[in-house]
Amino acid sequence: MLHAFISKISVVNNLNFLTHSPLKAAPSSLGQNYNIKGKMSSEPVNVNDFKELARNALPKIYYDYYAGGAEDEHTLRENIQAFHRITIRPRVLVDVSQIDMSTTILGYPISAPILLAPTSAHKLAIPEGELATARAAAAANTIMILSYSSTCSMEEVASSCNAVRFFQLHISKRRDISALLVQRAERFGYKAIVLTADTPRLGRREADIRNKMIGFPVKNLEGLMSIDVESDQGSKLEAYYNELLDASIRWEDIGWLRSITNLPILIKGILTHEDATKAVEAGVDGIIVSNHGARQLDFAPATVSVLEEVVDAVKGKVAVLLDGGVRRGTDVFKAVALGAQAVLIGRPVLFGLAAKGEGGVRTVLEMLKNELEISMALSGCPCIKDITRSHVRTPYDKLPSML
Ligand SMILES: Cc1cc2nc3c(=O)[nH]c(=O)nc-3n(C[C@H](O)[C@H](O)[C@H](O)COP(=O)(O)O)c2cc1C
Ligand SMILES: CC(C)CC(=O)C(=O)O
Repeated sequence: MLHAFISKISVVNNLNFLTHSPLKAAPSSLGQNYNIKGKMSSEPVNVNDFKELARNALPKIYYDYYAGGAEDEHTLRENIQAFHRITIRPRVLVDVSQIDMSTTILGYPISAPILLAPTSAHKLAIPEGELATARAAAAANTIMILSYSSTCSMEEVASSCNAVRFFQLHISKRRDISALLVQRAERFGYKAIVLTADTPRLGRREADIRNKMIGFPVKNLEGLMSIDVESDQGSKLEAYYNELLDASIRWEDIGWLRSITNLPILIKGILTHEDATKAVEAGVDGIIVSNHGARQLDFAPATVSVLEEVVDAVKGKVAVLLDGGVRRGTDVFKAVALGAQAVLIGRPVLFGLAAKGEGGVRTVLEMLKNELEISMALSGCPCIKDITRSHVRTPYDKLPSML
């Protein structure tokens, strides 16, 4: 009894302390955190905080390359805002004393439905590049999708950690070299091929054009091919990839890919039910609803706004994943409620890496997992499978009163 009384007093005392602390006078701008003297603290408390830290850490040309989107960046903003338009319908009085976020993707167990999207050129962020990212993925017990355009080779990444890894493929004009890369991926233990379908040529990223973005060495192509681009104008990267990529690839080419590998194939960059149906008919093992982080076609729809259309077309025949604008655990929750098996994160990983190296990527993943965990607890969903369509309301849902 006495003990309870004493702890009550001490809580009240703490509150008194807060009322009189300088915190009262501190500015309270959204998304920024302030220390007791009212100065912004450099310790991030959410994934968005890493963006600013990365901006400070990186040369402008690299930051703009990572952060930017195509043309007016309408889709870039929409990827985030479309999540904000979805609300969560929580259920109460469910036992949420234990939360289990674990799930499986293509049969591989992961700690939470959050994967690392393929993103190029991690050495622009820190010298260790993709090796640091891969270790962070392994520590978080999740899957890293290594980019075709990585700055460490797929062999280096394979030997640096035991994370489950998929390999992202572009089909280039040199079909023989694409085939070789797939065979190397298979040999070095990558568990799936992720074919990027939305990049027959590179989108117009105007920041890169203004900055005259440089080309960086694509480590996986070292010794296999080199492309010299003669261009003092605009983005060298755009010129390079427009030379490299095969803009003539078609649905029939999935058959070619299938014929050269036994690995499961995921197709990345699907945004319509028409293409989702074609992808299933073409025999893929999974679909990634993606607009390439809004870096390809501006005014493509926000990914979460078309997720359900794709999920409905697929009818459970193959896995559906989503990326684009995932910045909060609630975003992961919403995507899962709308039928995604998991989400991928792109820029948050790059910003974490640029700001704080491997530890930064670990923290980004932990933050999203912690946020997902509390979202599940507060919505009455102890397990991933408990998150259902009825846990969210989208702008397209009729209000019950209108039914
Ligand atoms: C800097 C950068 C590089 C990227 N590189 C690749 C790539 O090499 N291959 C690919 O399929 N997608 C690439 N993407 C797209 C991502 O895989 C993913 O679709 C996107 O980043 C998800 O959106 P988010 O950044 O809002 O999370 C890249 C994205 C960024 C930001
Ligand atoms: C080098 C590029 C092809 C990597 C990419 O996909 C991107 O920058 O969005």
